[in-house]
Amino acid sequence: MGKIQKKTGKGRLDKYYHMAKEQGYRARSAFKLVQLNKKYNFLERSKVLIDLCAAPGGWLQVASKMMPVSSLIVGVDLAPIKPLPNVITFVEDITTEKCRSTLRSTLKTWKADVVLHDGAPNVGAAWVQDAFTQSELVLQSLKLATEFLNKGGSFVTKVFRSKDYNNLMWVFQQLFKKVEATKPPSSRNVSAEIFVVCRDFLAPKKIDPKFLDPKHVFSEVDTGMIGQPMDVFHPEKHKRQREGYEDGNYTLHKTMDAWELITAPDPVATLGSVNQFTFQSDESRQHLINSADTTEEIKACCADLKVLGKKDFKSLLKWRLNIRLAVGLDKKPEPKPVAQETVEIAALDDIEAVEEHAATAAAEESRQDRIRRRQKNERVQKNVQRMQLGMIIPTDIGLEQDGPDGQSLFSLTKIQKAGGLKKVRKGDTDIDPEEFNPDMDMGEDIVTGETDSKAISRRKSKSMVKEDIDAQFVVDDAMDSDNDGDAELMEDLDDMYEQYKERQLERDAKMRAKAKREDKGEWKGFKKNGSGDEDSDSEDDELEAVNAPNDDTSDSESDSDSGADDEEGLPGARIKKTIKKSSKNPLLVGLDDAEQAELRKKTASGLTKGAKMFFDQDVFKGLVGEDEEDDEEDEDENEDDADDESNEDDEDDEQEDGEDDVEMDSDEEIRQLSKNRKALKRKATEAAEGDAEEDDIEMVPVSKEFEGDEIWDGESDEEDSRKRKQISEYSLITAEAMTLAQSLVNKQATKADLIDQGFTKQAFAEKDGLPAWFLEDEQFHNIPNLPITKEAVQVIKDRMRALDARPIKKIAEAKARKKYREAQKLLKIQKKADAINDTEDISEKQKSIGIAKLLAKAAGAKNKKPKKEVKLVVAKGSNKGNKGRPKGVKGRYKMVDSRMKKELRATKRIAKKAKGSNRKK
Ligand SMILES: C[S@@+](CC[C@H](N)C(=O)[O-])C[C@H]1O[C@@H](n2cnc3c(N)ncnc32)[C@H](O)[C@@H]1O
Repeated sequence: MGKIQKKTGKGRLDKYYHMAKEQGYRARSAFKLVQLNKKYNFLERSKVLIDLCAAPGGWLQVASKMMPVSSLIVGVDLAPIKPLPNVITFVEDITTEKCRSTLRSTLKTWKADVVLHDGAPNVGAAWVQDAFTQSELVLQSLKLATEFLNKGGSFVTKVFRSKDYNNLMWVFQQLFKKVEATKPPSSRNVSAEIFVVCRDFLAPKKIDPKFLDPKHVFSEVDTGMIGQPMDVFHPEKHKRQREGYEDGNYTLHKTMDAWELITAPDPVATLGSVNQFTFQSDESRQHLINSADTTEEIKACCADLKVLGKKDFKSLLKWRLNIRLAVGLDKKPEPKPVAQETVEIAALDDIEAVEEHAATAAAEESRQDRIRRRQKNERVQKNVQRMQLGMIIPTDIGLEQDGPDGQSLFSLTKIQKAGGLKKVRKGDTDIDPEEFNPDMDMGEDIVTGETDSKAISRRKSKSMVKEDIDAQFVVDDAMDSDNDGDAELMEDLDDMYEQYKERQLERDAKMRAKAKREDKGEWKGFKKNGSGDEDSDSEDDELEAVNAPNDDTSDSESDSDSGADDEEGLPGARIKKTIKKSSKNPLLVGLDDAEQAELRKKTASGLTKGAKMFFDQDVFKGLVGEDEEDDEEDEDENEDDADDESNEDDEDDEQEDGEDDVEMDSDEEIRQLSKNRKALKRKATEAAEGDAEEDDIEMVPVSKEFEGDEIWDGESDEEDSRKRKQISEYSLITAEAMTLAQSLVNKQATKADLIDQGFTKQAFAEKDGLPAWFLEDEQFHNIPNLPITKEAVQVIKDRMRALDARPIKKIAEAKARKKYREAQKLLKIQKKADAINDTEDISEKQKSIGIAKLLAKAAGAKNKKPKKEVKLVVAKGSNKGNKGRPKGVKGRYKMVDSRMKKELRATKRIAKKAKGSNRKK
């Protein structure tokens, strides 16, 4: 490359070109060596370097810059190299013997640490073409390197990825310990060149000449890969050319005259191996450029084949065929005579035909099945995706409606039968009954062979669905079976709950205690007369009666009422029903007309006789505002009642106290309530038995439950004491309790208020027939919201704070011990003082001095001044041997060394031991 080539090609004047210019390098290739050296650091530690094919001298510049000063740098090239300081250059062909002798004479006894080779045959240059290929040039440079390299030296060479590449690498590996191929960033990507860095030359004493003989090293091994064309029918599939590039052609861009394609025997291979077709030959100009078939599109395709697609290649091939026909290279094929349709159908015997048909049908069927399954899966997947995106709701896609085997969970058939849908049409126009699946069956139980829990949950969901429907539609007799289902569900739930409770009981002591209490019969609320079954029956009757009258009206109201079922759970609804039911109670006997007239007669107090009798009951006794007269009358009545003396006494007390009743303590109140209740009970019993003729008022006999368990009985001493203890221990730990207590103490609340407050919906909540799990829940959630005051909360807070402030047990014990010790000391001093005082042979003055001394001693021990702190300074470092005050130490100090410390400790230990042994003696 003696003459400077004009670098006008696109992309050739890249950043390295400009950098080389800026930094004064003769060639941009200088940066390749810079980068290689950066990676392998072979220049800095070298003293002798030979650069084969060095012109114009870029690498030589880098070498002289990087290598130590006074290194020997020799450059050889076919072209002369402009002189460089500290670099010896000469013009020679590196493949010649003369080159070797010149090098030898230049180096004398020296051996090279690095041999560089960046040679490339001057392809397309103006001077004589070198007979050698690149690979042969590399092998020649290696030959020189083996001759002039030091042991452990490096050889850096440029190679092209050709079919000789692997052979060359193999040879390198025989002669060097480390062989690495690398492409520095400054090497253009379009160039097929890479650099092989061979390090640690083994310097064998004798090298087999075959290693360096091109004929032997590059012996042909045809792999059939060289020049393999691109698959023009699948241009997107690029095969790797592992065998590299053709010899002598190291460019990636290949041009061919278009006429060659026309005449090529294998046009497909030609298309695959060429980048561009030109129209420069005479034939091209004559037959192609002016041809009507050579459209602009064809020309554009010929300009760059690497970007073409399958369709383009097809059009090129078609174009080629047309041209060939036009120029007479090919002849038009004569139209073939139409083949006679004489298809001979081989006769199959019947069995074969049937089998074949069956097999085809089966295959077709399974194929269809597969398609159906796939389509179904796709549909489901799509729907799930839509659902996740919130585009649809589950019911839209019918996922929830289908049971496991495609069965539906419920249907509206029954409702339809009962005319429910008609009502729906009237009540809710949004719902189109035709949309519902007629196959759905509400009563159908699809749960079979499942675990209990699953079944229950399924039934639960089913029940929920049903409830929803109940809320929307008025369902008449047709729903009876569903009620059965409900009952079943409730039974199941109850069973489950029982099992749950058993499990709880097994492990929970609290639950056991609770169960015991329940067994004992704690108050569980008022219960109705008769059995639960009767109740439920009568309730059902009532419900039916309420719902029966008018279908249409009930329909219109059904939505707003949201179902009578819901109301059943509410206490209010319960009370209503109970009242209704009580009016039907067969035990209650009505009054005849004469009796009623008698009751309407007015008494002296202005009340009717009936009213007076009502207010004469014991419950109204002792209430605030009751007038004297009434009291007296009551007193009389109660005096008549001589059965219970204690009762009388108590009632007398009541009358004496008057308004003070409200200030009675809780025990008294309870006792009072208990007595009132007893009196009521007694009267009721009398009424039921018909003993008391003057009692015209219908009295409901008290049930046995009322008698025994329901109300806490003040007469049970054991219970009484237990409750009292509980109250004293725990009653005032909540803000509600404290508020109540404060209001009582401050006379802000009266007994009447308390009674009033007791009438809450919780107190009268009917519990019969309700499942246990529901009641359990109610205990936690359906509780009265009692009022609290700031003061009460503050009291509770203070109490808690006081509790928190209490020292922990250990500290409290330690403090107590200290106190005890001090008391003991004082006792001792007192005894000593007494002894001094009792001594007769000393004067009074001496006695007082002795006692004063004792007291001073006792006080001294207490008021001892704390010792002044003495800082210990260890005599080491700058303090070693220092006689004055050590630096940076203020106040009292003491110089110590480790020896002293140890001795001090030892002395203490010995003293302690001696003390211990003395005590034993
Ligand atoms: C790419 S240039 C080397 C550039 C050089 N490394 C630099 O940085 O300036 C390749 C050189 O190899 C030289 N060359 C090719 N064949 C040669 C041979 N047989 N003997 C000596 N030099 C040769 C060419 O003359 C050319 O200058």
